[in-house]
Amino acid sequence: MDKLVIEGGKPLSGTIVIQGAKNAALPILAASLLVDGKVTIDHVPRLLDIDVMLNILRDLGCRAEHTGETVMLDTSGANSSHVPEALMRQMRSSIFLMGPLLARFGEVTIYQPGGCAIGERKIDLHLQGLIALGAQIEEEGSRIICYSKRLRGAEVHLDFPSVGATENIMMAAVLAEGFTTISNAAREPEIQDLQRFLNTMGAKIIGAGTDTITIEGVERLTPCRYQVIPDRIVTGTVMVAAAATRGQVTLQNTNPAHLTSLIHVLRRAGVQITVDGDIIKVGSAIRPKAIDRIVTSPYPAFPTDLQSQVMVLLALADGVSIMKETIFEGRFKHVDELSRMGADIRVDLNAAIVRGVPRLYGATVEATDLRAGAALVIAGLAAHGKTVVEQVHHIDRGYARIESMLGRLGARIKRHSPVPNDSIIIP
Ligand SMILES: CC(=O)N[C@H]1[C@@H](OP(=O)(O)OP(=O)(O)OC[C@H]2O[C@@H](n3ccc(=O)[nH]c3=O)[C@H](O)[C@@H]2O)O[C@H](CO)[C@@H](O)[C@@H]1O
Ligand SMILES: C=C(OP(=O)(O)O)C(=O)O
Repeated sequence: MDKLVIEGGKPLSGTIVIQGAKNAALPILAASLLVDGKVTIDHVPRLLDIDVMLNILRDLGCRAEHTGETVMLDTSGANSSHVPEALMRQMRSSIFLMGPLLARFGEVTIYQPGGCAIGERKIDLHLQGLIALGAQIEEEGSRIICYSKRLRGAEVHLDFPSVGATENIMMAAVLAEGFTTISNAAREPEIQDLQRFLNTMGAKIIGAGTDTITIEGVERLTPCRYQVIPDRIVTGTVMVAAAATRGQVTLQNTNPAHLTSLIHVLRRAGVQITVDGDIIKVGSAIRPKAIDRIVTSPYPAFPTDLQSQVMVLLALADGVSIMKETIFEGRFKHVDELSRMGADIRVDLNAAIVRGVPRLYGATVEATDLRAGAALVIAGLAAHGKTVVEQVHHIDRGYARIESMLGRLGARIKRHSPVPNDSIIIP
């Protein structure tokens, strides 16, 4: 397993270009199955989760090439509606195949998806939405078989604005007969990106970005070329890293409008932020101020995917902060690891009480999930001494070579890969 070795204490400085959004690219790649033909998607980041999605599409009979940051997909050979369990278990986003495969083939067999252990992560809202569109569902252990000759538009109300359920239902409804309305829909920017992509192919969807999405079913879609939005969570991660190391960083290819809640939080902590078009500049020379209360909630509120990274800044702040996590019940696993680095954090149910300390110290820590891993990297950059972050594969799910990205900003960070057995020479 790869490790990251970080020599901390150096302020980040310089300019970087932000990668395309994982959470937009994954449903868009799955949605490509709704069209028969060649689709080109630009600005697709080179990540483990993207590799898994492309492998699933190949397994279903598609041709897929990822060159630079462009994916060329030919879905005309798709001949299977069965996603093997081993592939389903490699990531949560394998669930995005359910809606498009059902719409294309009238049936789909999938298994409970895998992914980071950050909570229970049921799929009941996805299934309820598809049932409302007329699908029948049989569950046997972890296997789920879903079928319907022709889906019909319906009114779908989500008990919670689930991002994935909103996207799966949108994708299933695009080729359904008649109108579908999703109320209490999630409003994340990645849902707007999915709407733009599907509409570019001829779908008729309005409302993404609000809590009511309406889809008028169409007979067929036509292939297109499309560019994915910038990754707001990677942008936020680098912004927090710049602030935690008291550096000066310019981020290009961002969408500041997607980061309003983070910008507000960082400014309250005393971080200087300027925004100019798609450029964000972050600078900080002083110790951050504590923030009495941050609560993670669905967009446009503060994102759960930035909770662990911001906690590192609060761990170094002057005063006591409270971070409340309302989306995932298991998303405080970084706390134990940060404590090993000298942080003073107490968890009480879904709230973390963070007493800022003047400095963190390097230690060997373990990335337990994607964003927890990113937080530990930020802590390592800000800490005194050497930090080793283990289980880097979690971080590789969402950051394209994080050590290269941060290295361009002057970070002293190196990846250590285990020596393959056959290259060890025994004297
Ligand atoms: C690929 C992608 O876009 N991933 C994002 C997506 O995940 P994901 O789409 O999985 O997140 P959801 O919005 O669905 O989940 C939010 C909450 O709803 C619960 N839930 C969800 C579905 C369901 O059928 N039943 C149910 O109970 C989940 O357990 C969780 O507690 O949104 C999350 C919340 O912003 C982000 O952290 C993830 O980075
Ligand atoms: C939780 C995340 O992703 P996923 O839903 O793919 O597990 C994330 O991106 O932080």
